[in-house]
Amino acid sequence: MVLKIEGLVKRFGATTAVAGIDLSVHAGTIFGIVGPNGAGKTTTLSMVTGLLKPDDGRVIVHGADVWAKPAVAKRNMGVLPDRLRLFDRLTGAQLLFYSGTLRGLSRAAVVARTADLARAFALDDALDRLVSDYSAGMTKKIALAAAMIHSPRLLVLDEPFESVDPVSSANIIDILRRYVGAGGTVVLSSHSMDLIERICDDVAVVVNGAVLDTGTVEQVRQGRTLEERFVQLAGGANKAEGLEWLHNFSD
Ligand SMILES: Nc1ncnc2c1ncn2[C@@H]1O[C@H](COP(=O)(O)OP(=O)(O)OP(=O)(O)O)[C@@H](O)[C@H]1O
Repeated sequence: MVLKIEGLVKRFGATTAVAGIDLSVHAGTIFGIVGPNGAGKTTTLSMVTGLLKPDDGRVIVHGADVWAKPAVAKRNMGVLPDRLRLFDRLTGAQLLFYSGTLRGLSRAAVVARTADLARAFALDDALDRLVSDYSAGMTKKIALAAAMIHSPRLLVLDEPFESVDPVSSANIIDILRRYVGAGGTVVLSSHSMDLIERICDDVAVVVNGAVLDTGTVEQVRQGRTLEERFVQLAGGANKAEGLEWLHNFSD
């Protein structure tokens, strides 16, 4: 077991964002977390990666408690956080150099890995430009590269495919599959049910801060598409009523 989440709880004032989540993620798998907007996915992943302190519960990464032994646990993790807060006044190459060096890699290793990552993410031509000038998808890719540079056992990726073009998505999927094939583990959140269905081994459906269903994608789908099952668990689609004024054009 690479990641074990036990009884995680987080409250923000009167809002309970995460209401007691338990999950287990096995090595060599891709685990998808899906849920409606505001369900608590980012809050959960932030607690898993040591960015946000839980009110209750534990997170164990490769045997180390994230909150009791943060240095040990974090060494084994690569993180793509929500709302990327990058040092974007650095060039892509500088950002990767900073990330790798911070993770204890030698200069030679960082330089070699930067070249490999730039090629894999099709960012060769962008390496010498400021990250602040990157497009949304390019920013996502450089952040993903920075999360991987120290070859962690576990990658925790919040919406890794958001704003990423289809060719780059296929590329990233290929990179993640090979990483998992070699024994790595990925936990990711996404709103793309097709993608989750295609690439994940296991999935958890989180609604209102609680896991409503989890298991293999097959088990959770129950013979339907994951999207149909998701909409059912999330309480059904909203009826688009009450917007009649939108159909009476003002001109
Ligand atoms: N720092 C904060 N202060 C107050 N409330 C917060 C904070 N962070 C999250 N919340 C609330 O916690 C709940 C869960 O938010 P979270 O960002 O975890 O949802 P999510 O599942 O990632 O949503 P989305 O799919 O829209 O990204 C929401 O009601 C949100 O408003």
